[in-house]
Amino acid sequence: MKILVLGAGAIGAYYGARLLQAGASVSFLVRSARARQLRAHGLRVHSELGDFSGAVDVVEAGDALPEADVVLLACKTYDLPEAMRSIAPAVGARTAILPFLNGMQTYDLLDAAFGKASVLGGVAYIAVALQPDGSTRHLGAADRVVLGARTPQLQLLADDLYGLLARSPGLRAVDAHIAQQLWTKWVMLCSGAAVTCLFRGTIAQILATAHGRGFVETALAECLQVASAEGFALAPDAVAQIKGLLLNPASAWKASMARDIDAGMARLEADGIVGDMLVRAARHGVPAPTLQAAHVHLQVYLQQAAAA
Ligand SMILES: NC(=O)C1=CN([C@@H]2O[C@H](COP(=O)(O)OP(=O)(O)OC[C@H]3O[C@@H](n4cnc5c(N)ncnc54)[C@H](OP(=O)(O)O)[C@@H]3O)[C@@H](O)[C@H]2O)C=CC1
Ligand SMILES: CC(C)(CO)C(=O)C(=O)O
Repeated sequence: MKILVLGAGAIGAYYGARLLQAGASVSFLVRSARARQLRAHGLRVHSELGDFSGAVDVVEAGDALPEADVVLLACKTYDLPEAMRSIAPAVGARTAILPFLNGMQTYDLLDAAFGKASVLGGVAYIAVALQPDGSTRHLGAADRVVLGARTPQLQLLADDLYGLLARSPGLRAVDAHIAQQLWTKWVMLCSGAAVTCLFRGTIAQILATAHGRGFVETALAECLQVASAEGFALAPDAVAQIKGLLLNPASAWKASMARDIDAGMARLEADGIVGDMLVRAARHGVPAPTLQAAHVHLQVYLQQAAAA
């Protein structure tokens, strides 16, 4: 299977490496600074589930791109418009795009540009981070991918891709109700990102405060109401799983956006992860004061980062 991975950051490098190890023909479509780094040092991934180190095929926007079977999208939500322009030459009539980006806005944009019949659904439950030396580090050992066809036309390809990914370590699944999976992850991530970014701490630190638990519960309740209003009410077992993560007083977890704040990043997925949930809340008249507070906090952080 010919796979083009857009972006060789944390997610792109990790899953690109896993797909190479599984036997796929993988090229990385990257911007020029990353291209130079990859050509000089190769792709390096450090993980408890197995390392990868080696030369990889690197292409840049504007190069002649052969048509891919699958384009794995692994940029941040704020880079999606440029990324869509860059992948367009590699997207043919039989190409499927698999986004691992968080949030549902991605799907609205991709469907509008390429058609829903070209866009698979995918969620990655993993914590990976790009290191200052250009390598990618897997934090912990959790790695679960769920993918699925959002239209019947992509079912065979989804099954083939699952078969390939299943040769890599980690939990892999193909799900007939992938839209529900996308919403479930977004609810978990949006509520978790809202509180871990707003309070700049881990779940354990937040829950150890006088009012922390109430804020986590409220953020989750707001996201759950939006998901229901959008027609994707979460099943009780899915809600229980999310509570198991977000209300675990021993959890050292924080969202990747909170890790981006810790790293002093000047850009954040504030709008893609929290802002878009608020757009949908407003559309349905769902009150969401905790998410609003988190979004204000993120926007002030971004103003300060831009001014620094
Ligand atoms: N990190 C994690 O643990 C998880 C992240 N996610 C989600 O996955 C997505 C990707 O996150 P993550 O990998 O952490 O982000 P990173 O910032 O580590 O990587 C994104 C990469 O995309 C590249 N990129 C952006 N635009 C383009 C473009 N037009 N052409 C080529 N390359 C481009 C960037 O390259 P450049 O260096 O040129 O800027 C960067 O290397 C996000 O939506 C995130 O929420 C999901 C699950 C877990
Ligand atoms: C899977 C999860 C929740 C891992 O932390 C994530 O997607 C993120 O933090 O962005």
